Amino acid sequence: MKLTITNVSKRYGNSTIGLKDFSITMQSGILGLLGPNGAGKSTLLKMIATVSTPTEGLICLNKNNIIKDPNYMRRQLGFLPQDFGVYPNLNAIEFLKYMAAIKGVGGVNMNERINKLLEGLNLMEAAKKPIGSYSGGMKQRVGIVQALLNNPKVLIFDEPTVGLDPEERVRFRNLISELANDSIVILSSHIVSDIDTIADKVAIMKNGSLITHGNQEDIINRIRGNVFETIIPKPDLNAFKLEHTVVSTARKKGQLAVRYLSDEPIANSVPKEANLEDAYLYLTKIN
Ligand SMILES: Nc1ncnc2c1ncn2[C@@H]1O[C@H](COP(=O)(O)OP(=O)(O)OP(=O)(O)O)[C@@H](O)[C@H]1O
Repeated sequence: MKLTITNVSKRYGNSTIGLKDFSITMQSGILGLLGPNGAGKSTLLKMIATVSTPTEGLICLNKNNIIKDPNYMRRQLGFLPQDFGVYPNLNAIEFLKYMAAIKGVGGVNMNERINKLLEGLNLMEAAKKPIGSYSGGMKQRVGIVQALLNNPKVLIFDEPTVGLDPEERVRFRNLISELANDSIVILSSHIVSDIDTIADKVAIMKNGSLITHGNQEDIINRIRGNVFETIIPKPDLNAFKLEHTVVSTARKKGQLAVRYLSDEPIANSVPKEANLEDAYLYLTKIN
C-alpha cells in the first residue's frame, strides 16, 4: 500500500483556501494528522476519501490516480467523517447492514463481522436499541464500526475521539493499533495525546499548509534542550509570554508553574524532557 499526495491544493469559491500545495507519501502504518481548527485536516481527508476533489494536484494509491478512478480507493477505504450522521430510528445492526449494502459488501460472513465489531467496540448490549437513544460516544463508535465493515486497507478517521470518554479513547487507540498491521491508517486530531501513543508518523498542519512531517522522535528532537519550567507570580504571565513560548501553566502554591520553550531560560528554571505536545505548540506558533 502506498499513498502519494502531490502538490494538492483545494480552493473553496474564489477566496477561501482549504489546502495549499500539500505533498506527502505514506506506506502502511499510522499517520497522525495534527493541527488547530481550520488547519485543513478535513479538507485533506475528504479528498483522500474521494468525497471531494482537489483544485490542483494528484492523489495516487498504488500508482492509481484516484481522482480519475475514485472506485479504486473506495473499494479499499474505511472512512469516518467528522460530521458522521446516523439514522436515529434504526438500531445499530440495521444501520450497519444498510451501510454494508451501500458499500457493496455482504455475504454470509457479514452478520458475524458486524457482531464481532460491535463486541469489540462494546456496543453489543445496545445493538438492538434505536441509535437515536445513544450517547455521543456510542454514536461515534457506530461510526467507527461502519468504517471497518469492508476490512479496509486504507482507514481514515477525522477527529475520531470527539465525544469519547477517557476509557473509550484508550479502547479506540488499542483497536487502531491492532488494525494498523498492513493498512494505511490516517487519523486527525487537535489533541496531541490522541495521537502520540499510536502514530508511527506525525504530520503537523496549519492554515492549509504542512508545517512538518516525520517520525515523532525527529520532530521532538528539534526542541530538545529548549523546554523548561519555572515558577512566576500570576500577574507576570502576560509579560513572560511576550518573551517566551509558553506551553502550559499550572497553579502552584498561589503562583504559576510555567512550562516554556526558550534558547535562553530565565534564572531558576528547571530543564524538562521535551514531548510531542511541546513540539506541536512550538511549531504551530512560529509558523
Ligand atoms: N465547504 C467549505 N466551504 C468553504 N470553506 C470551507 C469549507 N470547508 C472548509 N472550509 C475552510 O477551509 C479551511 C480548512 O478547513 P478544514 O475543515 O479542512 O480544517 P480542519 O483542520 O479540519 O479544522 P476543523 O477541525 O475545525 O474542521 C477553513 O478556513 C475552513 O473555513
